[in-house]
Amino acid sequence: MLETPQRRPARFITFEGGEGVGKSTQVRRLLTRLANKGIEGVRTREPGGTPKAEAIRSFILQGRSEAWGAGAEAVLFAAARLDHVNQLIGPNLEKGTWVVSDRFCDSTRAYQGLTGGVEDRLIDALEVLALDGHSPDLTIVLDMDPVIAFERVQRRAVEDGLQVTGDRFEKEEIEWHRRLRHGFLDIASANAYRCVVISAEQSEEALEEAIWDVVSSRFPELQGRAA
Ligand SMILES: Nc1ncnc2c1ncn2[C@@H]1O[C@H](COP(=O)(O)OP(=O)(O)OP(=O)(O)O)[C@@H](O)[C@H]1O
Ligand SMILES: Cc1cn([C@H]2C[C@H](O)[C@@H](COP(=O)(O)O)O2)c(=O)[nH]c1=O
Repeated sequence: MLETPQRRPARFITFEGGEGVGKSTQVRRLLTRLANKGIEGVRTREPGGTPKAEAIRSFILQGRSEAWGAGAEAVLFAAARLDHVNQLIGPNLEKGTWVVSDRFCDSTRAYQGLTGGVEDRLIDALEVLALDGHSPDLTIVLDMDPVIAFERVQRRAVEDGLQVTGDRFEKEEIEWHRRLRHGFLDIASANAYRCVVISAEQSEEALEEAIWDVVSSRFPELQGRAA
């Protein structure tokens, strides 16, 4: 007899989008909103989230794999993701802790696939291997003009006291960032059941509210919970 699949006890939410659109800021704000509703959640990011995946992050973002090409980098991102899924995402979801990740598999499809030219069949295969069934329940795609996002990134660098503006992906030409933006929008329309696009060209507070409207209406368990 076929059994009805049981929903896992917690939700997995990812944030995606280009550089500087406000993903990290909104991941933090969403976790605070969830905590106010009595929901325990963990904040994580990609590449990264575990010691091994963070080591791969440093290696790639320092530019040490650049010469290997986008295909090899897609494999490295997937290797980091596999560890992240096995060591952090899966175990937290299983014990009932929500997971909110700053980037996940759509970044590989947008950066290495649609923008970097890696063919779909490699991206698809890596996704199956690395996710091991752990697809996000909801993906918020933050969308904005990359020129405005770049101004934010520069401001952040000044605030952080950095002379260099960002890592190697942040140094690409504006046309490249426009292609990336359209890549994320294409991914969102191909996965409309999972992805919601929200304009990031609004204040942090207004954006937080717009995201909360989506999250709270998507998951029935949040409705009617006392703040
Ligand atoms: N809605 C907003 N309006 C104006 N500035 C913002 C907004 N959201 C975030 N910022 C500022 O823009 C900068 C980038 O924000 P944040 O780090 O959250 O973006 P990100 O998408 O995570 O960036 P990256 O892709 O580089 O990791 C920060 O200095 C942040 O304070
Ligand atoms: C997961 C993932 C990330 N990238 C790129 C995107 C960004 O340029 C950096 C991560 O830096 P952030 O400040 O944490 O956003 O890595 C990628 O190219 N492919 C991926 O799969």
